Amino acid sequence: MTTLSEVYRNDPITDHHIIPLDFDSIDEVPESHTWPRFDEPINKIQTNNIKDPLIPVIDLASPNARNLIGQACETWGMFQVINHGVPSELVKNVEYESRRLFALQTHEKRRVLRSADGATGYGVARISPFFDKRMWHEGFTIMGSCADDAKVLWPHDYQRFCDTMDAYQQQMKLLSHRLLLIILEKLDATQEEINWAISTQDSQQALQLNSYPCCPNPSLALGLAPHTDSLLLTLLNQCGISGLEIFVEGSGWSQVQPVEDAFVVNVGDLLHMFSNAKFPLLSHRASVNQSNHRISIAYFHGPPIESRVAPSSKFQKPCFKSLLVKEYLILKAKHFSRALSLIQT
Ligand SMILES: C=C1C[C@]23C[C@@]1(O)CC[C@H]2[C@@]12CCC[C@@](C)(C(=O)O1)[C@H]2[C@@H]3C(=O)O
Ligand SMILES: O=C(O)CCC(=O)C(=O)O
Ligand SMILES: [Fe+2]
Repeated sequence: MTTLSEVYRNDPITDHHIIPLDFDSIDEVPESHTWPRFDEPINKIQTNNIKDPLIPVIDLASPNARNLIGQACETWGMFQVINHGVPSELVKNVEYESRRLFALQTHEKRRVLRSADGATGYGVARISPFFDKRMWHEGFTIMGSCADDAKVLWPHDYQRFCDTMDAYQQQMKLLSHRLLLIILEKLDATQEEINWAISTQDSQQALQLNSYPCCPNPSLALGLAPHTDSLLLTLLNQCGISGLEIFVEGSGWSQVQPVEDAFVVNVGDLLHMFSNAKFPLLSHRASVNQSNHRISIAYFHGPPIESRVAPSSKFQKPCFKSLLVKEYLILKAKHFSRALSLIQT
């Protein structure tokens, strides 16, 4: 079976695009990490007042949740979800374990560096080669079991990290299935299409632990450059510290303030395609700050990599060509934000 590693094997990247900066030994933003920001305004569009948010905050336990999720996907391609049933103790533990990992010394983290053609381990974001400047970010990507890496990091104390990451992936899988079922029903998808999106066998899942260390001059740096996520759905936990920004037509970059106990849910490229572009893709990025080491935890869910993706059969005029999921991911790894335009009909 093809795995994401095999997808990335086509485009191995150089060390320069894998190894994060040694943040422990740095007290100013180097030229390599200084982004031209053109004094762009940052709008704080969403406050913690969940009665009046721009990106809808949806209570999954409310009777109206299905309609609201459908509307949010069509209007924004993003929403936040509360009352989702994921135990808050587990959410706290996953943040704690992520902080424990990123608090290790640089030379320790580099023992589990992602390989040039690999998908998992410690490293910079995969999108790095598409930008001239480097990001104020380090990440750790997990797909399934992380035991091999955890044993290298903590030979005598790896179980707690692994158990927490396993339990969290399991909960995220359940929640993404629950949300996708609602979303696909809204698109009037067939049972076969639903099975494709939430098949328990061979579906793809990745857990990305993001770390944005305190930055001496946040206005010069960028945590994660603008991008859209590639798979069907992403569930993001901002861990209580703001940093996620979305690009809103007419307003520019706007902050999505974290809402307590909420996950930010966003439509990925494959769901955008399946919805025949009915669900927009929201470009997003992460900013950094001076006083708080920010952690965010993103879970990505996708269909089997060997399956085909195309606009739902319900659409008379598909605006994307049908192709294998792995073919799309190879296109994305080569062409990044141009990938979608290459498969338009
Ligand atoms: C399944 C995946 C989605 C992702 C690439 C990856 O193989 C694992 C890491 C994911 C991530 C996290 C940070 C942002 C992002 C764009 C990146 O560079 O790596 C996403 C990727 C994605 O959605 O394309
Ligand atoms: O850290 C954030 O808020 C954004 C993370 C993100 O976009 C990602 O992991 O894909
Ligand atoms: Fe993202």
